[in-house]
Amino acid sequence: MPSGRRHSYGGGSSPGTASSYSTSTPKYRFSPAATTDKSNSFVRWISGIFISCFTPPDAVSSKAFDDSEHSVRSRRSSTGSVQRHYGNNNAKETENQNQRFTFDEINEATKNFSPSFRIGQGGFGTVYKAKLRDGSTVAIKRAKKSLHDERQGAEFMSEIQTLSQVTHLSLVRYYGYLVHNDEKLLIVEYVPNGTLRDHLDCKEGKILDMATRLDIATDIAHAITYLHMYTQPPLIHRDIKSSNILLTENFRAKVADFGFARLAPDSESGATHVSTQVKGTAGYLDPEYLTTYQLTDKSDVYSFGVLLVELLTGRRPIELHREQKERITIRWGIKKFTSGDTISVLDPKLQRSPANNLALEKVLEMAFQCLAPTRGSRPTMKKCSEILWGIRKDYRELLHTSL
Ligand SMILES: Nc1ncnc2c1ncn2[C@@H]1O[C@H](COP(=O)(O)OP(=O)(O)OP(=O)(O)O)[C@@H](O)[C@H]1O
Repeated sequence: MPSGRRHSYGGGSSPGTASSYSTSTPKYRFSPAATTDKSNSFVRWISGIFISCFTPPDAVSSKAFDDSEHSVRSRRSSTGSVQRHYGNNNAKETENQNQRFTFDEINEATKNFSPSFRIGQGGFGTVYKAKLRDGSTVAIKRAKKSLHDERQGAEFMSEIQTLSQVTHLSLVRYYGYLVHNDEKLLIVEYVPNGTLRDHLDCKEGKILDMATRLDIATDIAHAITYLHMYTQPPLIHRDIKSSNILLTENFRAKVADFGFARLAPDSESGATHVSTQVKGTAGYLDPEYLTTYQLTDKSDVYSFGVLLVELLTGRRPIELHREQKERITIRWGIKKFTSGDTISVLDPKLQRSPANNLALEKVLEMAFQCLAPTRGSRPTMKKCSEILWGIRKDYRELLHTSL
């Protein structure tokens, strides 16, 4: 149920997933019309964020995954620390004492990957839910055996290496991985309540109220802040979007899908960016990254800004079925915001109330800072977390006093 097309230009591969934006948009081009409101400098300034038309750059060769080569096995110990085992994939027996999962167990738990255990499908492959012998329920991401195995393998290893480094309440927890013949399996925490996009679409039946949306935004901000500031080395997620946000039973958010995560530039060495092929999802991509191929943590900040607008309006970042001026949700939102008509962008499923209106105004103000065309003008994720924390506090107080 991806909410957008993923750009993965490595190896000249075809798009990973079907799009819910449109099935008739070739090559991920989008050409938002320039704003006609010449008097509005803010809108003109922000309109620079849109790429009128882009073509995927030539792929930089991605790191190949070779089954015959050495691989990294990681798992968390009971203390939460990460244990790594470097070894040949074929030497499974010799490492069994360090492995929590076996292929037989996973195969048995999913009844040979029966469709009845399938819970999702993404660019990486199919996701299954399984109950293991110890009683725990996990999500199993099974890499598809695609023709583009090199890219798949690199993405798989990228996800493993990233996941194995991180532990945060608002990040999907990694348990381990398995390579068995041509099968590549990733075993992660099962998050039971669907994706944020599902909930914004009301697929799960419940409307997310404003308090819950503010909690979700704060959780996501904390998770990304953690990646940017508190992992060593720092990490850039690179694919922040609503279908990568999973919800718990209590409607708290967990950021998933680290397949594209990339090590952040080492600030101690003076580097300010990582040069890389462009990856991410249409509608969420930082325009500066798109044009320069220079990735920084501010690319996540940009995607987070898009996500915030989505969270408050309920709309997808790109809605091609709408009239021209409303197709690019952030452009439409910014225009409404700058013309003093912010309230009209509030998700129609949400009640208009003083507390909701104020939260909308404040969150959008911050979102548009995240969407600044150049990274230098965007706040850090830490700053976003602090601002959101304050907005949530004020919201709760206002709600309380108006009762
Ligand atoms: N840990 C998990 N717990 C519960 N459900 C999950 C989990 N991981 C994925 N899913 C489900 O499987 C679906 C596919 O997930 P996956 O991460 O493979 O792709 P995606 O993020 O939806 O798409 P894309 O490949 O475009 O990023 C998700 O939308 C979600 O419904």
